[in-house]
Amino acid sequence: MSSAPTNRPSAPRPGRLGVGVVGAGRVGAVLASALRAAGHAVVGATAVSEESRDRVEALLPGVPVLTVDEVVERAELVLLTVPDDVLPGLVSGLGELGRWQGGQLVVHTSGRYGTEVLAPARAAGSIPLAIHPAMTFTGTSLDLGRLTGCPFAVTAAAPVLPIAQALVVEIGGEPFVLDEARRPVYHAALAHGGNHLVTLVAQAERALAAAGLEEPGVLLTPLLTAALDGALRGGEQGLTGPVVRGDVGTVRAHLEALARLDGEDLDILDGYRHLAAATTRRALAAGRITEPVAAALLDALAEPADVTERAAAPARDGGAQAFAAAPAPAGAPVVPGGTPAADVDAATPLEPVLARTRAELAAALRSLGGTRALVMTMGALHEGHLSLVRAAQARADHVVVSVYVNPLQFGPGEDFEAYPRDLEADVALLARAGVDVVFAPTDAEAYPAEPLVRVDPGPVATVLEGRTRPGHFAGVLQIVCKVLNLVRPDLAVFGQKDAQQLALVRTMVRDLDLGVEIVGVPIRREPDGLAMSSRNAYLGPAERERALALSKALRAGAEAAEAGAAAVVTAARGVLDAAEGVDLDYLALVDPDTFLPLADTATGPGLLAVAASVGGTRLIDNTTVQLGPRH
Ligand SMILES: Nc1ncnc2c1ncn2[C@@H]1O[C@H](COP(=O)(O)OP(=O)(O)OP(=O)(O)O)[C@@H](O)[C@H]1O
Ligand SMILES: CC(C)(CO)[C@@H](O)C(=O)[O-]
Ligand code: BAL
Repeated sequence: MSSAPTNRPSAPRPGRLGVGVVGAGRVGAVLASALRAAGHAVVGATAVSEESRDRVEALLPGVPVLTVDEVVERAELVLLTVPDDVLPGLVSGLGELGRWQGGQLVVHTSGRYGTEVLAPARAAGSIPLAIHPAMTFTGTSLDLGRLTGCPFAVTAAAPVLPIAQALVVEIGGEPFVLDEARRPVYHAALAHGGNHLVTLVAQAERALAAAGLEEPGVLLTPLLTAALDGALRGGEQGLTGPVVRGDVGTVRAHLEALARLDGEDLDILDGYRHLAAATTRRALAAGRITEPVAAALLDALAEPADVTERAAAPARDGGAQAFAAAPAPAGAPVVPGGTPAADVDAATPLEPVLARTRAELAAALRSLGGTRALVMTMGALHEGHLSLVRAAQARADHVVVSVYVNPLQFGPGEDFEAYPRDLEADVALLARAGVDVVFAPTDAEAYPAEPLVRVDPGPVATVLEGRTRPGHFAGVLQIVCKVLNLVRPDLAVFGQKDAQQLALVRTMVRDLDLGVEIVGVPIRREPDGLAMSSRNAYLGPAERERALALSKALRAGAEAAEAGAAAVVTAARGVLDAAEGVDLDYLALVDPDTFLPLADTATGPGLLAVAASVGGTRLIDNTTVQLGPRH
């Protein structure tokens, strides 16, 4: 926490004050009651709803229910306990009417706001204070006990801060000082942990009820109590369950079971997907699972769970093998205008629209409603690309895949001409995957004129890949920017396999305000560890075997991560040095954001990246490592 605990004994007592409450909701009535118990007088409260009036009667017996004007007029301390969204208008409205008084304490209990929202009261000479109890309230006398020891975030100008602290201390709370600017994220954290926990428990109870269990709350209590206790004490280190065990099959079975729940409970599937993906990423960062396990879990979580969930879902079992072995789908790809609806039923994948020109793309996009995601590729598609497609499908209503071998990113002597091209097979694969639009422009459509205005990728493009392939990233960003502008997606998905490319795309989107979300997807590997790549097709059987040195080196490096940066590089280099027929271009341990080399003493996340040629085929691979001792 950025704040320092306050020194309780030095906080002055504000003396006996006349307290007025505006908004006798749960928090207002309870805090006023506590202030009363501390010796202050409650001079009035506003209470519009019957519930609020009952609350005043129960918690503040004898206190008159008044109008806002009357409360503000009579009170030396005005307690504003209204909803956050009402607060600014209320304070400025009272200011415009000249109701605020010099010397009056004006205290609000919003978590999100500091004292700036009280500026109209300060302008009239009153003393603005913001206090926020990190607690949930029932609005009954039960809450009074909960105030003892309850942390309160306190924000106020330095000279009057002790007054706010003293008020908190008087009602039994523990004040801590919080900067105004940090309040929104502080409040988001509490809402996420405290409120969304309620939703999570409710969803777990509904799923248990769907399993025919009668007292889900009773059943859950021991587990949830132990899990909460463990999480608060040991964070992710205490995590148990299928994600940390790498039980991908179980996760898939869960998704399928949840997809079959009644419509009103379908939010559970959505919640499960998001939280399991977040759990996977956190378990990976905490070193509880390896990258291949995380990749497999994230892929499973991105797959449509049931054919009924998405009309054009891919076949589920068999994954890439099923796609690759399947015959080309009947019928040629369709042009904009679409497949006649009568030809399609829910189980038949829709043909994607194949757009070869900008005009065809524009027409295809016009016919799509909802949100859309873009996946950019150079074709010769494999399961790695399909994992990008599935990640896109999990996040948007429609998916556009571009297939284009971009000449601008190839240097002289590189494999532009030899690069594998098979549009028909790619479209067939994308049809099976349920993609909506395939954009495969010709060179003349992609670059109707020699581009005069170029994207400058900046310094990150001069190291690693950029050092060996000068001009490569300028060419990549030129086409990425262009296709983003032609497709105008809500989000675009890129592979972590090209980590430097992913980082540069993110930087371009940030620096040029392109207004698109960039999603990164973990590296998809063959069972023996080789990163999937279209260029693997160039490898003969012996070379294919030798190419394993790259992923083996990364694994050796990652396993040495606890011993620090130097050990990581030494371990990885050892594998590469021992490998025959592997011509190393670079092996580098760099900062995952800046791509600058990491010092031997570095701790935290690092990116271990490798590029090497095997029999003339240039391959790249990388892994993230967590440097330094695990805690
Ligand atoms: N194994 C993989 N796992 C995850 N994403 C991948 C994988 N391979 C490629 N991608 C991603 O797919 C997108 C398109 O990449 P591209 O068409 O260049 O495929 P590729 O197999 O990497 O080809 P190449 O052999 O030219 O490197 C990029 O965002 C890339 O990072
Ligand atoms: C992003 C991309 C499709 C641009 O040509 C290419 O660099 C790739 O395939 O990663
Ligand atoms: N996969 C990145 C594109 C390229 O190598 O040109």
